[in-house]
Formats: sequence, structure tokens, C-alpha cells
Amino acid sequence: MAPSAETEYGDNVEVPDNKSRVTVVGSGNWGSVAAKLIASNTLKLSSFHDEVRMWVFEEVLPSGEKLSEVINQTNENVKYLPGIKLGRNVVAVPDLEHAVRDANMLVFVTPHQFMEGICSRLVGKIREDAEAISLIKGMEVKMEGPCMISTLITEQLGINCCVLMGANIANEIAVEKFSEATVGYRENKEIAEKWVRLFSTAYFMVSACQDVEGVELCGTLKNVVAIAAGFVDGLEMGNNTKARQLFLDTTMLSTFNFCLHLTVYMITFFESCGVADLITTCLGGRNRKCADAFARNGGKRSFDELESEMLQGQKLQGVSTAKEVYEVLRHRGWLELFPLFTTVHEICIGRLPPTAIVEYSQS
Ligand SMILES: NC(=O)c1ccc[n+]([C@@H]2O[C@H](COP(=O)([O-])OP(=O)(O)OC[C@H]3O[C@@H](n4cnc5c(N)ncnc54)[C@H](O)[C@@H]3O)[C@@H](O)[C@H]2O)c1
Ligand SMILES: O=P(O)(O)OC[C@H](O)CO
Repeated sequence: MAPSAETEYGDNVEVPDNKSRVTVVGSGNWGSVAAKLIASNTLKLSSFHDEVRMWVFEEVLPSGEKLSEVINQTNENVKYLPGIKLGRNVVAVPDLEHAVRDANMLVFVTPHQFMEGICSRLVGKIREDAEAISLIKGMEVKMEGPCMISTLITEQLGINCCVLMGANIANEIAVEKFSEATVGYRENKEIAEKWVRLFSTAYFMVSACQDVEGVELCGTLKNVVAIAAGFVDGLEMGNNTKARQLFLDTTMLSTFNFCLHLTVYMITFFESCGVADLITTCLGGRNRKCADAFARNGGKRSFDELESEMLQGQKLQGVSTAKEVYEVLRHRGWLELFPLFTTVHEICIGRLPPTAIVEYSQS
């Protein structure tokens, strides 16, 4: 779909367009930071168009204004990333189809529970030569088993999909504190390197790793571990217990990955998407924070309630991921092999008290 231009005779001719166009699908806390990172680079890299479109799930603010209009007027996502300028070349677009129409590089970054619906709306609406990357930490569970979000994108939209995960608390990257990230790719290293160039800045160091499943599973499962860490904090069990829990859980992560029979490499755990993300999430993430509050309230206030009170529209991924992991384990008859994951889910749904998070490992 090359753009056309009018000649002096009034004919429309196709103008070869070798520059890539980027659209960010999602505009939450991390989505907005991703748009900021990318927009700072498209201005510098001649192989990209300057403009970065960002799809906004439209909502009306308490002021009565539409979020997308306010973003375009102020250059700030006043709801999900207040106080941070995104870059003038970020354009908020509330119409999903319009947002992706011309893009050949699609960055998916929404809470994982919305992706199935978003993908079905995009079928037949994107460029055939589009490449995708998912920054989404989460999975879907189908009858046949777990389905990672990158696989959902590839299967529904028929396009290649890399992933980018890492120790990346969005608010820290927004104010340009140094961090690292990992791009997971399948075969095409050139595409992975293009994504690396698009995201890398002096304060955001990105490297590529040929292990999509490993990178994505690390990013996804650590959210369940973060819930466990939050329970331990909320119960005031101390750092020794938390460290023990984390160690136990890291081992569990590897085991879980291994058992899924995916091509997951041990080396991936030493990238930013592995142990580093596990640590940062268990120290400063939203999943940890809400699980801490849940345990302090003795499990009497639901995660939904705490999420809406504490996160102002941002979404937790760990609670639903715990449920999805539980479904996979139950389907395969592995519940007893993974007591940590099982226990986290059972605490989240109120079947067990928060104290069960340490009791299971003492028995
Ligand atoms: N925030 C972080 O620090 C961070 C860092 C790394 C990875 N991630 C991952 O990135 C993904 C997106 O996280 P985020 O922080 O950008 O989002 P978020 O938690 O800020 O979620 C809010 C977003 O969800 C959108 N939304 C609400 N209802 C919707 C609907 N029905 N359909 C579509 N969208 C809807 C909102 O408009 C908003 O853009 C998650 O998988 C998360 O785990 C987040
Ligand atoms: O705030 P959380 O718990 O969603 O975690 C954020 C990031 O995934 C940390 O890398």
C-alpha cells in the first residue's frame, strides 16, 4: 500500500516508500512509555517515518474531555503517564483500524486480557508485510493448552511476532532511569535488530535473544511470583522468607518452562527478561503492591477492588495469569508438581488464606 502523489499532469503515481511506519497498539502506563522511547528514535533514524501513531482505547475523563484529544493537545497521557511528554511526533488515534492502516511495524502493548478481541478486530485490516512485536506479559489458555500472546498475534493476523520483555517498571523508564530489555526472536535476526534499534536509547539498553517462548514465558510467569512476593510482604514475613520464596519460585519457573516442552534456553534466564525482571517486579511492581494490600487485609478485599482503588485504571496481570497457569496445570494433571503457582491462585480466589503462601513450602 504505497502512498500516491500527484504529477504535474494530475496523474496519481505510486511513490516508493522505503521508510517504516510504526504504530503502538495500546496507551496504558507501559504503552505510553514505549511510544515515547520509539518516538525519540524515529526522529533520529532515517529509515523510519517520524510520526508514531498510538492507538488509544477511548475514554472520557472526569473533565468531560476525550483522552485521545487531551493527549494530542498536551502531548501527555494525563491518565496513565501524567507529567511525561511523549514527543510531539506521537499521535493518539482512537480508531483502531485507522491507527494500524499504514504501519508495517506494529507494537502491541495492552493488558493481555484484551488482546483476543483486538486481534479479531484487526483481521484483514493490517498490511501484509507488517512485522509485530509484543510487549505484553501474559497468556491465553485454549483447549489445546497455553497460547502465548505472540502466538495469538501470529495465528490470528498471519504475521511474524517478536517480543520485548525485561526489568522494566514503566514509571522509572519514563523519567529515563537506566534499564535493560530483551528482544526475543524466532529466526529473523535482521528484524530483531531493527526492533532493537527502534527501542534502544542511552538509558534503555536492548539486546536480542533467539528464544521467543523463553523470553515471553519469563515475562509472563514472573507476575505470578510477584503476587507471592507481595503476600510475603503483606504478612511481614521479612526478607529472608521473601528471598527463599523467590529462590524457590525461580526454580519453579525453569521447571514449568521445561515441562511445557517448549524450546526454552537456560541462558534466557540471565537476560534482563529473566532473573532481573523477577527481582524488579518483586520489589517495585504493581502486582507485588496489590498482593501486599490483599494479604494485609487478610484476603477480605478482592483483587478487583484493590486494583481499581490502587491503580486508577491500570491493570494487574498476575492474578489472571495465576488462574491461566492453574488451568494449564490442572489440564495436564500437574497441580501437585507446582504448589507455588497452585497456591497463589487458590489464595487469589479466597480458597486459601494468604498465610498459605509460606505454609505449603514448610510441609
Ligand atoms: N506498566 C509497566 O510497568 C509494565 C512494564 C513492562 C510490561 N508491562 C506489560 O505491558 C502490558 C500493558 O501494560 P500497561 O502498563 O501499558 O497497561 P495498563 O496497566 O496501564 O492498563 C491500562 C490500559 O488498558 C486499556 N484498556 C482498558 N480497558 C480496555 C479494553 N476493554 N480494551 C482495550 N484496552 C483497554 C486502557 O485504555 C489503558 O490503555 C501488560 O501486559 C503489562 O504486564 C507493563
Ligand atoms: O507493575 P507490574 O507488576 O505489572 O510489573 C511491571 C513490569 O512487568 C516490570 O518489569
